[in-house]
Amino acid sequence: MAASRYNSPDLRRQVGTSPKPKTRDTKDTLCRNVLIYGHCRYENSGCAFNHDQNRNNSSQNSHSTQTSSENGTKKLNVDSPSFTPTGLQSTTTNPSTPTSSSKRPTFSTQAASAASFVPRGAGLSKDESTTSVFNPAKFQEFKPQNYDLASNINANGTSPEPTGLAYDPFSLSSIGQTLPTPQYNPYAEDPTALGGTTAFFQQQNTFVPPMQPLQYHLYAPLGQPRDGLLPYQRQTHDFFLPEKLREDAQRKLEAAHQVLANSALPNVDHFTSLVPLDTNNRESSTIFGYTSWVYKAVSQENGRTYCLRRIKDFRLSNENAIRSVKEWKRVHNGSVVSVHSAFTTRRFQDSSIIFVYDFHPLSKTLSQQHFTQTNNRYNPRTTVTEDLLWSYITQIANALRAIHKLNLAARCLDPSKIILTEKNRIRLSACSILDVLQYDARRPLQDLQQDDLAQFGKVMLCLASNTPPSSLNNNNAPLIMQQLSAVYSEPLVGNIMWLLFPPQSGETKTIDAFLTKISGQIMSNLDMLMHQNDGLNSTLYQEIENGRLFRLLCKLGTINERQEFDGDRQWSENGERYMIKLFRDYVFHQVDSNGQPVVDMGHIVRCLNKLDAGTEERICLTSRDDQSAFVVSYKELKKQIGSAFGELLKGRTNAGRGF
Ligand SMILES: Nc1ncnc2c1ncn2[C@@H]1O[C@H](COP(=O)(O)OP(=O)(O)OP(=O)(O)O)[C@@H](O)[C@H]1O
Repeated sequence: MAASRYNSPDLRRQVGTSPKPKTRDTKDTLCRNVLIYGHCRYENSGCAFNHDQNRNNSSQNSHSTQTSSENGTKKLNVDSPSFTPTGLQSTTTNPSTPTSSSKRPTFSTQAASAASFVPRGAGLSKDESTTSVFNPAKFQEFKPQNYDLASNINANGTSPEPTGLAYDPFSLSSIGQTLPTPQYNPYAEDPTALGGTTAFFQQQNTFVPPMQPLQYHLYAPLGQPRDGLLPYQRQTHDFFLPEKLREDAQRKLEAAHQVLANSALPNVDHFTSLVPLDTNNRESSTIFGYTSWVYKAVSQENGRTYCLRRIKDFRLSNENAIRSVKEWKRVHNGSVVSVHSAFTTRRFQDSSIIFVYDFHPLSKTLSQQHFTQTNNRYNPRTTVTEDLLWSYITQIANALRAIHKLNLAARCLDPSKIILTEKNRIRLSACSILDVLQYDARRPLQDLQQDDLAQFGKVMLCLASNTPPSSLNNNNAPLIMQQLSAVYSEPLVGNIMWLLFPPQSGETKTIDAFLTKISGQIMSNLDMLMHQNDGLNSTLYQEIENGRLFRLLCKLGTINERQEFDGDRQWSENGERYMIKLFRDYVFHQVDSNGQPVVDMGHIVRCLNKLDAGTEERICLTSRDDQSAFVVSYKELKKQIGSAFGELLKGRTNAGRGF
């Protein structure tokens, strides 16, 4: 770091000034400037010391000999010869040795027999070349291993090494040691300290993690490449989630946190903050035979959000009915909304039964998605594509397989009870309800499962023909089926017919038999899902670094402009923290030649990444008054930020908490 303000004027003064003349015997004392520089610029302008080396040697010798013989002891005074490091002791003058005729440092007798100097690399014999020479690269910077905050603080409470090695709650390395599996953290100052990760990877003969802090950041262009861009050309959105995905996620989170001001809805059991999810207040009892309402609610037991379905005016007559919900807790399937529990309540001023499900924010029923548009010549209903129909078919078949395997039946397969939770992702949303409501009039399981398959066929026919279930009946179904053949492939129509109509041979239909029939489509759907997964993964890789940058910003935010440390030299504009402040200006407060703010996201992200990686790259930081400039590497800045942040935490008893 070249710091103009750190050039010590004292040092300059020491070198440039003449020693003060001494009053006693100065003429016999060899001037130190002669000793150090070979001459004294003040020789002719008043310097009182001796400038003749020959005279000095003889007189100093005799004086030293005399002093030692007179007093018997050696005293140091202003006339003592200048200090010479002990390594050269054998070659220096020893005033107490009478035989010492060497007056000035000369070669020792061993040195005389030493091999003559030959420059390195030129004409060395094999043996000579192996003799050790000083190589600074061989000496590694000291890096403590298994760093322990408590043991690393001195008695006076200061940290011995004010670097980024202070306790850092953001660093994974500190927790890495307690984790049972080897953790690889490329940002760790010393990856070898992390539970033998290197050995683990070496055994596998695969990737060996780098041995030093990374000298690069991890924004590698994974996923679909874009043509026509130069290697350094990145756009802001390359670093963040695609806008559509971010917006969707944000809207869902918002919906999950929605609350109703002045709500008249009661708390039921341990559920509070009820928000109705029905999009209209039309009472409908088509599916269950009872009116049902759906709410979002927060559990006071675990703080999670659930979906409650209330069946109004239902009187539970048999305790065993409600116990049948337990069976449904065993269904873990991606195409079924998980059922948690059921309980009765009178909090709505009636006798209601509540079913508790997982909450999927902003979901829509298939009816809402496909049948709500008015069908007229200005706004015709859109046809559902064959691919989408196959996707729905595979997902519902997947759900039925899981349900039937556990000796259960879905029972309410209807477009209004199948919800769309993500793009093209559907789930059965009202399982278990009819098992409880119709417990006393229950039918054989096999019949119910056969019904499931027929209802499945009906749902697909409704979607394919854009006909709401209420408009579909036994009379128009065969005609609609015929019309489908004009739009969709033969296998699709054939499979819907297989589901709808009883088999001619009289055999029993099963979901497994259906799955065999559509196996080709299942594979296509699997492939589509894998592509979707790849896309999400590549998005995840983009985002993964942003979490680190955010934490870095938190650190910078906590260090910069701390009012309580205003008078503290360490934190003020004279101390090391000044550099961090100037770095903040460099990253965020750039201005153009007219003094206008320059906002460049690329610059900000680039700087923060380099800081995070602690690269050797140097940047020039200029003070606001343009009077001082510092050239400093990101590595040094990283250390300073780490040390400043560590110091902030040191005084706190709950260090690390809340970050
Ligand atoms: N588990 C769930 N998580 C989040 N939202 C859900 C969940 N289950 C249903 N919903 C939503 O609740 C709303 C009402 O669902 P419901 O099943 O009552 O549909 P509906 O069209 O009102 O049917 P009906 O006419 O039979 O009452 C729908 O928008 C649906 O997407």
